[in-house]
Amino acid sequence: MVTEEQIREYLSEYRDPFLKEDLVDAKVLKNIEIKGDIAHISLKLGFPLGEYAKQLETDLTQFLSEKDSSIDIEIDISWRVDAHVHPAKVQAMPNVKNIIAVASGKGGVGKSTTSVNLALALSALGANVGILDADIYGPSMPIMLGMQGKNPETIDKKSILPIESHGLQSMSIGYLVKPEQAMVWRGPMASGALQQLINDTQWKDLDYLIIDLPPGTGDIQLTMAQKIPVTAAVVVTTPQDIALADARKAVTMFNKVSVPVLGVVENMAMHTCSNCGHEEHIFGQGGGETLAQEIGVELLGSLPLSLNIREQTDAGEPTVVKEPESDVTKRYVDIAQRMAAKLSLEAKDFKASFPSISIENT
Ligand SMILES: Nc1ncnc2c1ncn2[C@@H]1O[C@H](COP(=O)(O)OP(=O)(O)OP(=O)(O)O)[C@@H](O)[C@H]1O
Repeated sequence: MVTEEQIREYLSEYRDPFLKEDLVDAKVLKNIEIKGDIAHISLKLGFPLGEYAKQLETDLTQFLSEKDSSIDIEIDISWRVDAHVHPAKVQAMPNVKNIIAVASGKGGVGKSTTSVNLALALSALGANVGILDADIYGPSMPIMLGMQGKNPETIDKKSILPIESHGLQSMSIGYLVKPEQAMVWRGPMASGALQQLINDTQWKDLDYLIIDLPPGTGDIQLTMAQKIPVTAAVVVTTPQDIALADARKAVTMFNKVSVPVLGVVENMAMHTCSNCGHEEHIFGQGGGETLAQEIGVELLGSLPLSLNIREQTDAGEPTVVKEPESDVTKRYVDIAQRMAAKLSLEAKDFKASFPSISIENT
């Protein structure tokens, strides 16, 4: 007869590919109960699982039966996103459990495209997600979400409601003023407008708020990383040496303000010929991996330079919603799950958790 202790021992040998830790160390094991000949195991993970719940169940059942073929197993897998500690100790944003800032050291590397597709991927996995376009001078979210020309509803003469599209809540200065208007703002006006967006938007119970930061690692970005209660950050880069050097600066900036960097995403890493399928690393190979190793962060994944990504996102239907079954979408979902799993291992902020929402998938 198998004992609870034995099962616990086996689970401590099973390393989850997203958590990169075993199930006991990752503190996702909720309960083991032996009833007659059956061992009931319940696991609760801290990131949205989507299809992975089934996969984990199959893989774990297989793993345990290889350990001991005499055990009959029932596995119950659920998930719930908790609020995590804001390292800058800034007051939490109401109704927002976690804020993930997406940054790039350099402009034009595809930070906004990556942010919106990752936000949609988290949403497709079942989480409640919002995206804040903090790029006051070059807001791109209204176009990328097909919502240009929309005006947010105002309530109480003060708060504004996020615009909803593709199941995602979004806020951008682009919904409030004409692009030419914001372009001529001076620094204090722009940061005042951003502060207003941050203070006045009434998000609806978010597991994750993705913030698309303006490109660069100057004072604006540093102040934002300190003023906004950012829980963690992700850095987007392309494989060219110059972009990698700037990505390194972005990681250093977050280290300075003690915001954990969940990892680096390498965008436009390779090009697949649409005629013959041949894959070419136009900007060099392995740059993201080398950078990640050098600065001690994880490479969350790489995305190809793809005409579809550009055309779909620029036309208001990002790849994750336009082609949910495509290889590119699978890459975005994989990256989103890696970053959410990594965040789930950070210290929790019990005060900021709101009890009204409990997303559980079995
Ligand atoms: N993987 C990709 N493949 C092809 N085109 C891409 C890819 N990622 C982004 N692009 C395109 O590159 C252009 C710049 O992307 P995006 O606006 O996301 O960059 P950014 O880093 O946010 O720019 P900025 O620094 O100006 O805010 C867009 O036209 C976008 O469609």
